[in-house]
Amino acid sequence: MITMTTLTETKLINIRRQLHKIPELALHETETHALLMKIIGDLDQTYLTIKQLPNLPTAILVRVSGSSPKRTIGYRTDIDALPVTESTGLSFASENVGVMHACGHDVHMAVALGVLSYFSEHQPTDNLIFFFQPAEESENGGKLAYEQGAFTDDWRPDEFYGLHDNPDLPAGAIGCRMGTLFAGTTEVNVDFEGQGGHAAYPQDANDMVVAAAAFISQVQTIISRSIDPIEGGVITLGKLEAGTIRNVIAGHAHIEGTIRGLTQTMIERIDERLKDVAAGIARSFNAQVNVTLNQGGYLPVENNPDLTKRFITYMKETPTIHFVETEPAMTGEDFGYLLSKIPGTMFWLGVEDESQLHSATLTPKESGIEPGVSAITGFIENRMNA
Ligand SMILES: CC(=O)N[C@@H](CCC[C@H](N)C(=O)O)C(=O)O
Repeated sequence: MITMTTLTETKLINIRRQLHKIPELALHETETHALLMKIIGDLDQTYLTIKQLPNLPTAILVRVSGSSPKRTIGYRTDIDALPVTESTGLSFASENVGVMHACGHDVHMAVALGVLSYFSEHQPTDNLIFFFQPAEESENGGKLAYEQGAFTDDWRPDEFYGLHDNPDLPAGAIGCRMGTLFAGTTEVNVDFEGQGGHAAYPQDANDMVVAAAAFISQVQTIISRSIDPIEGGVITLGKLEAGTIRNVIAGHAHIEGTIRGLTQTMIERIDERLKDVAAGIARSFNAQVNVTLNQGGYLPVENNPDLTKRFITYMKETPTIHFVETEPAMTGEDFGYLLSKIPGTMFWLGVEDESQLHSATLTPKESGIEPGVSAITGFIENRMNA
């Protein structure tokens, strides 16, 4: 087992708690960025170079120069949070009202800092690039960074790794699979436009609450009737806004949601059917509809066969690591975009909790952090010897 150096387990837990208190939404991670810069700046700088992206100011890249590099290995963590009001009751709960690290990115950052800390003191043979990525939950931070030239010249990894925490796995366990790990997603916005009016005179209005209700139930038939049940897919409409008061018929309804599928073909099929259903509902209600679909960088997360085989073999064969072969998940990740450009592997880190990701009560077990650091550090050491 690799032992942690400067950033000990206790320090990493403390850092995770500090980060947990200051969650920030995609592209607004300024306090988080400042805290990360302070922690990274306090590490031994001998082998480190830091790079910032002028047009993505909350991103941080750190390069660790290898002693006799054969390759450059990338490691990515996401840093943003969600618009969720925390109700964990933790002493270090979010101080930013209505925003929470409800997807565990605070844990991701602590693990990445632990691995970086180790290699800042033990010069790797290969070069390493650590990418602290803004905007995973929305806004395509990975794609934005890539398009802004984050990974050019000396900063281009030959292979890329990244994790997501998983409350369903025992704390510290590593989960992975060959092939597709996560779904691709499309963000959906639908606006129905009709005619508002008095609640007492529906015959003179065109009620968009009723149109939206019809659309919401109809759209689920895409999953049950239009796609192969063995392949599966998800449509979740998480936000609905319509109307102002009980006795005014709403002339406008706005719906936001997300589509998930494990292959690009499946996502595109669901996208097309959703547009058809929206158009059909609009026709039947004599309404106008505007549908916008945006996949951005949320491509399916496809693990590279060779690198992932190597990764799984290491995790399985290391006696101190609890490895779990996992099923594909319908969670999305813009790491899918980076893996479409640079081969690599995404995997899970167990944080064992009854609450699910994106829940207001998510409380990842901090005892997962140290085994996570140890497993990743050990894997990178092993990879460098190949
Ligand atoms: C790991 C995780 O929870 N990721 C998010 C990614 C969001 C994808 C995209 N913005 C969308 O909502 O379609 C997820 O919700 O799976």
